[in-house]
Amino acid sequence: MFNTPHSPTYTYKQLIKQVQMEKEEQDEDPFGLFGDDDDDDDELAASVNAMAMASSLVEAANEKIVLPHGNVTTTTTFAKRPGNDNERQREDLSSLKTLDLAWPDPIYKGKILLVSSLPLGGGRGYVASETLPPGNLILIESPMMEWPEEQLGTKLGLVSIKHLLETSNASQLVHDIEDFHPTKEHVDSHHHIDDTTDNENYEQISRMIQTLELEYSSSSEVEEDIGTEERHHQQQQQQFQHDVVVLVEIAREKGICSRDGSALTAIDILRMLLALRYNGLESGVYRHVAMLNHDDYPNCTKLFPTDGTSYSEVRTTRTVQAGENLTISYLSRVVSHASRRKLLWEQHRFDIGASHLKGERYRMELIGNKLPPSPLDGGSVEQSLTDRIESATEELEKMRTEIEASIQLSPTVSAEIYEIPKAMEQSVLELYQESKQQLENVDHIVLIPILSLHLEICATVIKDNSLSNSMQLGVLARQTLSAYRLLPLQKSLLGADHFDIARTSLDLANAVSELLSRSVKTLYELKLPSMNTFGVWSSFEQRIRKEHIRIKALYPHDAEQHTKP
Ligand SMILES: C[S@@+](CC[C@H](N)C(=O)[O-])C[C@H]1O[C@@H](n2cnc3c(N)ncnc32)[C@H](O)[C@@H]1O
Repeated sequence: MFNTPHSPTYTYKQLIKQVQMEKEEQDEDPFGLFGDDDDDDDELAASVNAMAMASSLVEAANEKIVLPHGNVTTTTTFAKRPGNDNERQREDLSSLKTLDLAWPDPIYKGKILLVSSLPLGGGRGYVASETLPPGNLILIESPMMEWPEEQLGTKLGLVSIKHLLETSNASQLVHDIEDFHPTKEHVDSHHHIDDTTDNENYEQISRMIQTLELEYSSSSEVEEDIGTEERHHQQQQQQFQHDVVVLVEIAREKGICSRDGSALTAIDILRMLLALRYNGLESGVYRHVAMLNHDDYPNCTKLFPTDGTSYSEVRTTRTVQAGENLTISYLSRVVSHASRRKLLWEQHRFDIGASHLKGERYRMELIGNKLPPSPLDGGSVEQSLTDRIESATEELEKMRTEIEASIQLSPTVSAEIYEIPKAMEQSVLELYQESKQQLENVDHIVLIPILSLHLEICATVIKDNSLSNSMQLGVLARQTLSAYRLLPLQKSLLGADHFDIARTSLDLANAVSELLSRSVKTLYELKLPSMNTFGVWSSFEQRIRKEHIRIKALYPHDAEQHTKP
């Protein structure tokens, strides 16, 4: 589950420079999409400038989205499957073996049961002990360990194990981590069993250990006739082996042993590294949260600790039936099925396959009318169309975060700085149009993060006090359109009761309400089907706002009542 943030390739300072170089004069309406008629000439010129600026930004963000050979190579590996999108694997509660790990209780545990007979890696997981409504609080837990400063933003390494061994309750942590997947019991027996065993647990453990070995094992001698890069890699591997020995020594000096009283060995240190890699989250390592399995369409979400709280909450995001496996997404972003499969394999060494893609969610993954091949099925290793769209989106997201942070930090924000989000808004719209066209699928899943990003950028742009009336109307119109397109996609992916739907509904209702009071003509110009009278737009706005209120009420801020001493 451990995910390290990448460092941004382009900083906002480079962007400012680029925008300043390209900016010729003060733009009236940089995008000229929805302005008043009398601004036409200025808008056209400004629009051309902005288009040039946007194009260069897209290029800067990533290489242009071009198909490898002018065409997408596809295979129809999976037939369209019938069935309800929300149909879930439900276990017979009476046949499940419940489990009691000797771990400290979390701060709060809802109507959930830890079971041990699930058909996936490690075999354990939490299931609902009764039907749970969306928004139901199922866990509140503080991390058993937070990441050391040196670990943040870098690949998980032995520095975290050192930190763990130096924590005041290290023995307790080491003992509890023995139960994390891969468990000490499994890893110890892995060394005594035949590698050809067909037990999924052992196979995954073999793959996990092989990955670690590939990363870190080395011959003891640094070879003479090798390149600088290879030599550097070998030196790193030797350093790693040396550090493992140092950690075994630290554990011995501090009297930190395994639960059975035996001294910690090098393989125990490696296993702990695996356990942190496969069970840790960005906000730290949690015991009970680590028992939640992954699903591409999870029924729960973990909320990050917010300012002033040290605990995390896990809540359901839709109705969960008794006996249903409670799941979260191990991935921090919405990505295509091909990327989910690849990332889960790379991070966890398990393959989610494609048999769970059904109905609307299956259609959201199609390019043209075919499911693209996965590298895991022996498909092309070439960077795919969705890879390129996703990395362009990610790059633009990083830029937005940076520019938003710099706007917030700066006490006196000059109007100049808003040229960047303005140009970025155009880039995101271009990315959206181009992606939609090349994917030949207006409902493709990768359009969700692009539209969400567009809404975020609009929220930044609209803060610019120097925007003219027509520019403000333009931003509001484009905000309306993006939220209108985003809502049905999010509903198909997340279900109608997910709190992201509440957020998008609010954005949509607010933008429409503003336009209803300032320029209903702008709403008509969107040319949305049957949306051509004040009355229709007005009742639409009320309906969407009610949706926001309804979903918001499903997620009460009730964690505090369980966390007070
Ligand atoms: C954080 S643990 C989850 C709890 C785990 N099932 C256990 O018994 O300890 C992550 C591991 O669970 C397994 N897992 C989780 N979700 C899975 C899924 N959808 N399919 C297959 N294995 C999964 C994988 O072995 C993964 O490395």
